[in-house]
Amino acid sequence: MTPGPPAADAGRDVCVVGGGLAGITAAVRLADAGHRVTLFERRSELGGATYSFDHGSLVVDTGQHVFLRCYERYRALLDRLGSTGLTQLQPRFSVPILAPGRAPHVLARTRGLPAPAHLLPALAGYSLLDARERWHAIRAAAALRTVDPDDPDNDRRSFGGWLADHGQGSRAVRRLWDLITVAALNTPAEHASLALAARVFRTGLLERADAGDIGRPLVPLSSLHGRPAHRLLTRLGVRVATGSRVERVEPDTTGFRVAIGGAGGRSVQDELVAEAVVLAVPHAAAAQLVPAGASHDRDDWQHLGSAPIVNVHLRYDSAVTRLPFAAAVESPVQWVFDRTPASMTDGQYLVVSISAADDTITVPARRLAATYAAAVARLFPAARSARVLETFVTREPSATFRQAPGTRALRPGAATRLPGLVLAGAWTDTGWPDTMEGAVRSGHRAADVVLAHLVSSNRNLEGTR
Ligand SMILES: Cc1cc2nc3c(=O)[nH]c(=O)nc-3n(C[C@H](O)[C@H](O)[C@H](O)COP(=O)(O)OP(=O)(O)OC[C@H]3O[C@@H](n4cnc5c(N)ncnc54)[C@H](O)[C@@H]3O)c2cc1C
Repeated sequence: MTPGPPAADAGRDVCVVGGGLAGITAAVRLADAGHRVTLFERRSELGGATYSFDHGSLVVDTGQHVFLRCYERYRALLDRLGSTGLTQLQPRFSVPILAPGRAPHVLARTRGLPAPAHLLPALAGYSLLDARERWHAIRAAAALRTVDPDDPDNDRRSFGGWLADHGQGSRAVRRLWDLITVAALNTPAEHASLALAARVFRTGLLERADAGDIGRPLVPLSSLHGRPAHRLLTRLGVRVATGSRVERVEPDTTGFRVAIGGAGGRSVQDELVAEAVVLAVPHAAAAQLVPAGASHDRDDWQHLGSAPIVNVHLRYDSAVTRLPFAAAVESPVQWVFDRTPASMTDGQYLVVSISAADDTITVPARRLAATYAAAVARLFPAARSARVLETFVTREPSATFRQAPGTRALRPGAATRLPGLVLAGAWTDTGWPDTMEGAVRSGHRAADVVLAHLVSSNRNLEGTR
């Protein structure tokens, strides 16, 4: 994300609504092009779905986030924010897989082998499947390389159905495919779009040997994204208005009037006129803000739905594992992360991340804490003798849209029917799942559309002079 010289059509008023990764990216690009940018964010900090909050002496993330080496646009944004050094990207894909009563099995790519051979030794030696299951898994992985993520027919099929057609039994789905699918798509294979699953497995694991190397933040998310973004945008001359909820966007003769709500959202506190507006808010908010006539399908966006993620936080008086993170099978634990270094706390602070958490989201915190403390003790023997100092639960009911078959047709592109009004967000039609990479890509696309609009409206203006 290297800044280019300001365009000849620079210096116009542009508004970005929503300060998540999509809005931040769009605002940076538009400011780089020399425009006067105002960014409205309803929360008190930037970062959107990636934010942190104080909990006693801990700084807690909304949910554990990881990225892959193939998140190229996201990683370029980290560079631009000066945050790359605040993350750790493993030198090669390597995930310890835990199962109760068994030693961890490390699923890792083989260095020096090109894709897809880099995964062959890992699959051939995966001890949680039997020899026949391993052979069928290798054949299915090879077949998945030929599934086109951009083919609408593939988006109408379920990944689970495709896996069954390719000889994957329920144990192979549970112990292998869902390890990745549930974490990456926030839904099990059974309910996932085949096209989105193909994007994850092809781009993330099968096409480039190093694409799936896993990165994770070493600091709370607000220190990684929100605060550095605020500093960068301010330096670029962007007016960053946090605590500002946009209530209405209406077209007018010179562009758009953007109305910001007052206290309690009752009265209009401020109004801004901009030649172009990027709406980088979640789909439910976008459907309310998009003026009638701007989009013929805004009523359909609700069908993207939402899928929850729950995190169970466990603080121990002593270390229970040396693993920075691990996945688990045959356990309520899906993925568990050691957050001790990021939170600088004593003992050990583990976060259990539960995706596709439809059955978990309403379970009382005490019950969840007891269930997950017991499950962690079955995976890490040292946890049986450690004292649990504190447990708490964080819930994100609308963590992602529901990445089910048929969703591609519901995801709009960046341009709307009103020139200058542009959509962004990980839920828009990026071809990627609802991820940080998808959000950043959508921000770039939105900026491209706005910049093209400003150039053409400038020409039209000149033509009428
Ligand atoms: C618990 C959890 C775990 C996740 N784990 C991962 C992971 O490991 N890896 C990964 O890649 N992705 C992960 N994701 C998904 C990722 O966080 C999102 O895809 C991405 O951050 C979405 O960015 P966005 O900018 O599109 O939307 P958002 O981050 O939702 O930003 C939209 C912003 O708009 C603001 N807004 C809404 N309405 C208004 C209004 N009227 N006026 C002004 N502002 C408004 C909101 O406050 C918000 O800040 C996870 C998400 C969650 C919740």
